[in-house]
Amino acid sequence: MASSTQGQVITCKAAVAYEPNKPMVIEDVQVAPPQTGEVRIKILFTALCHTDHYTWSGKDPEGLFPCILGHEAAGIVESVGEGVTEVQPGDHVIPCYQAECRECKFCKSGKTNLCGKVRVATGAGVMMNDRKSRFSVNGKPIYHFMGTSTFSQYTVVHDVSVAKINPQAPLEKVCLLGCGVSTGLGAVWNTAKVEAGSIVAVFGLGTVGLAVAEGAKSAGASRIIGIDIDSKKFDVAKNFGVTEFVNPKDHDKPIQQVIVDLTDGGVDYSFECIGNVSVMRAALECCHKGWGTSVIVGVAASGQEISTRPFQLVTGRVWKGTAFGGFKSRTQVPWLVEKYMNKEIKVDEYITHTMTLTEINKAFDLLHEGGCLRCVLTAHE
Ligand SMILES: NC(=O)c1ccc[n+]([C@@H]2O[C@H](COP(=O)([O-])OP(=O)(O)OC[C@H]3O[C@@H](n4cnc5c(N)ncnc54)[C@H](O)[C@@H]3O)[C@@H](O)[C@H]2O)c1
Ligand SMILES: N[C@@H](CCC(=O)N[C@@H](CSCO)C(=O)NCC(=O)O)C(=O)O
Ligand SMILES: [Zn+2]
Ligand SMILES: [Zn+2]
Repeated sequence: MASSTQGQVITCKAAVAYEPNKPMVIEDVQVAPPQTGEVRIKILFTALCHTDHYTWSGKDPEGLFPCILGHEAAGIVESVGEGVTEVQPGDHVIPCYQAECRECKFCKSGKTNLCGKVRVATGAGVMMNDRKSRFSVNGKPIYHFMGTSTFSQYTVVHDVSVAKINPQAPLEKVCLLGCGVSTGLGAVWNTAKVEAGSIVAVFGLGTVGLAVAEGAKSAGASRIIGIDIDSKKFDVAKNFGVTEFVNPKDHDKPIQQVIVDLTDGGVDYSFECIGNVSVMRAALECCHKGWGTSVIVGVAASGQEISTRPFQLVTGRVWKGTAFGGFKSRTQVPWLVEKYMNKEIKVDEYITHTMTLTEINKAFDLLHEGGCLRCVLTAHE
């Protein structure tokens, strides 16, 4: 089914970040048609993730301005470029910042969900074909972000970055499976592979940390200790499986010592879901000698580095990291959507606010208030 806009430049609304930390501007943006191997998507709903804020803050070495941020969204394919075979206009899709080409060294390794096919272009804010942007305002190019740029009514992505999902799924909810919820669940199921009976510590009880707790509960963890400096998070965290709470501000001892004392020597698994390198160290050091594994999920600013005494690793602790929870995006996002449809995973519970794309600056302000987990923006009012 060809759309009337196929092959045409589409002018639509998008939130353009011109400079770090300066309010985004709702602009009329020109979105060029998709080229070979590209897909143009009508974005219907997009949520805000902490990583959008991170890049907007200017601390991301890959942050380029002006750009269109956003990477947790859902929409409908408007048109496809030459050679695109796996999706067609009308398909319901989730854009995936972590691509899956199924052909590159990474994809074929069976060892990682990272894909090398378009990463160099997505990190440079352009499309692979001609290393140019498909977005412009009055003829001036605007950079893409993470290969998704979902803070726009229309976006262009690589075909390897599109997951086709069940058309019955409510897009205003499953947009969250484009990042935060999937990442937390996958960190537990794929990266750490938490076993039943394990003791788990989760540092940071935002959406990602709560999804870690949910994943740990479903894996049969016996204790799930939630750590956050905002005690308001504790009430809601109970609904996601957290069994105990620790606020580092209530203790004089280093937080790793507090957790070690609480757990007869340390936890089996810990997850850092904040992006703070001191907390990453604490998360490693609260793990049990001999086997404890700590997974870094949080994204830390350019120039930040992690450290610990190598003795921590010599004595059996393992330090790992995860991107998109280790999920193979095109293959497994549709599977996650089915799990949601079958009521096997939560999604609605993470949505605390809804607004419109034009209110995006207000929505970012909300992110700093403890009460906001995910705010979903309607792109077309
Ligand atoms: N690796 C990935 O693929 C991936 C995917 C999504 C998000 N992320 C990253 O994960 C992190 C969490 O994302 P989010 O959207 O849940 O963020 P969020 O801001 O909603 O949650 C962070 C939580 O950490 C708490 N916190 C802050 N400082 C703390 C401290 N010193 N000790 C204890 N708690 C503290 C905050 O109160 C908040 O509850 C971010 O860094 C984000 O960029 C990574
Ligand atoms: N450009 C950033 C990278 C930030 C980062 O690590 N991103 C995560 C996803 S966060 C989603 O909310 C990721 O998937 N990383 C793997 C990749 O980017 O290939 C920086 O340099 O700090
Ligand atoms: Zn994200
Ligand atoms: Zn690949």
